[in-house]
Amino acid sequence: MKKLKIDLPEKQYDILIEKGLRRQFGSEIKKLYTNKKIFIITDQNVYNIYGEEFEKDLKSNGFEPYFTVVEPGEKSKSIAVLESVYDSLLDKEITRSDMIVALGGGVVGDLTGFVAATLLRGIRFMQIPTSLLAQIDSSVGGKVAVNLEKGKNLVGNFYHPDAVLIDPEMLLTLEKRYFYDGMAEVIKYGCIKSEELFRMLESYVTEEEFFDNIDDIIYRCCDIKRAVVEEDEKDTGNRMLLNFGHTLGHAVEKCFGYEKYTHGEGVAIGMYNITLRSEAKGETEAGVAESIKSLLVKYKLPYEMPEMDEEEVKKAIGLDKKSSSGSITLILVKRIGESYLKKIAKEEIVDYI
Ligand SMILES: NC(=O)c1ccc[n+]([C@@H]2O[C@H](COP(=O)([O-])OP(=O)(O)OC[C@H]3O[C@@H](n4cnc5c(N)ncnc54)[C@H](O)[C@@H]3O)[C@@H](O)[C@H]2O)c1
Ligand SMILES: O=C(O)C(=O)C[C@@H](O)[C@H](O)[C@H](O)COP(=O)(O)O
Ligand SMILES: [Zn+2]
Repeated sequence: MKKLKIDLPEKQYDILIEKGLRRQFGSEIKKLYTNKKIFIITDQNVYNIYGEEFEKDLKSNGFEPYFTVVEPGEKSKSIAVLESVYDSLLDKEITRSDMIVALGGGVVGDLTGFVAATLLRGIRFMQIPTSLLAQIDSSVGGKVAVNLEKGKNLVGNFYHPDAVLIDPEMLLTLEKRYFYDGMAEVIKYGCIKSEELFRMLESYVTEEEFFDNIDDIIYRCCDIKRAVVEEDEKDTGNRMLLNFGHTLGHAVEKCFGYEKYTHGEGVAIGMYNITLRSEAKGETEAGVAESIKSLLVKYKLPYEMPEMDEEEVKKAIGLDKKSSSGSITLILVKRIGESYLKKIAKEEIVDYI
């Protein structure tokens, strides 16, 4: 089993990574939580595949499980669904001393984390990420949120789980599109922090080869995120590096109603296009945008900027959380594996989109 410890001033927790770990989720949870009632939030796809098995496992470990199942997709990261989840948990008489579990992709993880952070002013929760994106990014680091009509993740908090339990075998049931979606964030880590990871991704010839190394890839990504989050938990400095490609990416997601592009696809477009601009300005070494583009193409990700209304894009970018009065912080890549922050005046953003 691979294990990482997140060590923050006010919270420490483990990330466990092992193929087949799902058969021990119940016993792992029991090591940290000994009450009977446990509240699982998941989406319909994940419930259909893993619900029964998880319920049995929890019961055989002495738990009394209560499931709340939401519709799959980004639309569930909304105030309306948030309210329905609060209601469902209160109907089941949840208390502050109970435990919530997020079983699903990044949508379920972000939504559940926000529920846990806010319901009854805070209830403990655990992350069981089931998509690639959730296993390498969203389950770690404590950013929890829902979207508003005006944009992505605009209502949220920093609220960490008690544990992150990862079974890479669960990725075998993931639709291909969502495997590639997660690859965008894996590529992001390579771009911002690890040339070695980037070159590994370039070198795989078959998907089997990739999956043979999946535990190592998940471990590397989580370890990069661990180090960044430990340095800057509240996103006031270098944690912003994890947002490479997201300013434009979030705008793309939003401008197409969260339907046409997944999060990873938006980020892919964002990473390539900002690098194209920074390279033209001499702020990135020559050839980097082309390397990123090749890797995106290899993992079936888009890179071309779609037709979008410029005013709508600017409006979405204006709500980016890296903005402060009159300025916005950009994340640029110097060379593969090395990234930096650049603060610009808001009007200058047009040079980068
Ligand atoms: N909090 C953070 O730090 C952070 C980081 C990155 C992304 N995010 C957020 O994560 C979200 C995207 O997450 P996502 O890509 O996992 O999307 P998602 O949660 O919508 O999952 C993608 C699809 O895969 C299905 N699925 C999940 N696991 C499965 C499995 N094992 N087998 C079969 N189907 C499975 C889901 O039902 C869904 O249809 C976005 O909202 C994004 O903003 C948050
Ligand atoms: O954990 C972080 O910090 C990240 O930026 C990770 C991103 O991949 C993730 O999409 C995050 O939810 C974006 O946060 P936001 O602050 O831009 O809403
Ligand atoms: Zn992201």
